Amino acid sequence: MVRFDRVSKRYPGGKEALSGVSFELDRGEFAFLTGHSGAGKSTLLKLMMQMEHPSRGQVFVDGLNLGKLRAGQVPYLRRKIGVVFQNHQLLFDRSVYDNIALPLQIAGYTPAEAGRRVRAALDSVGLLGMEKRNPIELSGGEQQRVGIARAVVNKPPLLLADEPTGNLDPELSAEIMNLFMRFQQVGVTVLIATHDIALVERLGHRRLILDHGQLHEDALIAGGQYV
Ligand SMILES: Nc1ncnc2c1ncn2[C@@H]1O[C@H](COP(=O)(O)OP(=O)(O)OP(=O)(O)O)[C@@H](O)[C@H]1O
Repeated sequence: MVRFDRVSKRYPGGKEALSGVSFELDRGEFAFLTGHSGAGKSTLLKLMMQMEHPSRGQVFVDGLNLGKLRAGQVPYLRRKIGVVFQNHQLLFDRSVYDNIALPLQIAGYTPAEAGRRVRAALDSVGLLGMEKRNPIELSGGEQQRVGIARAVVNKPPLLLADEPTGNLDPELSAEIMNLFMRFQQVGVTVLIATHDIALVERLGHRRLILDHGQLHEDALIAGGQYV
């Protein structure tokens, strides 16, 4: 689903944010992306969304070679990817329903089909019945669930998250991570960038570790131990 082939990224005037990074994520795989602040986690996610371009190397998403994508194909790529941010970027002057329906309106769904999909997305994050509420009335954990519902409402095959539990306490963080795992169980490929090493170690799963722009470990959990 995702392949990085010796990818480097240098921002104008800066040092290399990523250096020769190669890895593959299979369809339906779940992985964490960890590393110190400034290690390159957000940069790696942005390259997949074509928000940044590599200085060297190639990135493939769902068979698309992003270096060969025409400008007109970028919306097609973005529809394959659901993104969840730490600060969830919800619009507080709109209802929960409108926040989640936004990507569907942009994609041209009819109101009836959009309504069906919004309710299915809310159901998948345990918030059915909250359509008319304003996000400002919801707790931090509920707001993050709305952010996840918005990311999956288009049924993207790839779900990326950048520090999705950054503002949440350990219990809520574990609940949110469990939600991501449920999407993996229905075939979605999931990659989550996080600082929360304790949670990652508790949950297991494959772990990609960035250190000063280099991928220095790519481990699979086995019997509770990284190998
Ligand atoms: N737009 C930019 N212009 C110049 N340098 C940048 C830009 N974005 C990131 N960088 C630099 O690239 C490096 C990697 O940053 P990145 O945000 O990818 O790291 P990160 O691992 O996500 O960090 P954090 O955990 O703090 O969010 C850092 O040295 C950062 O200062």
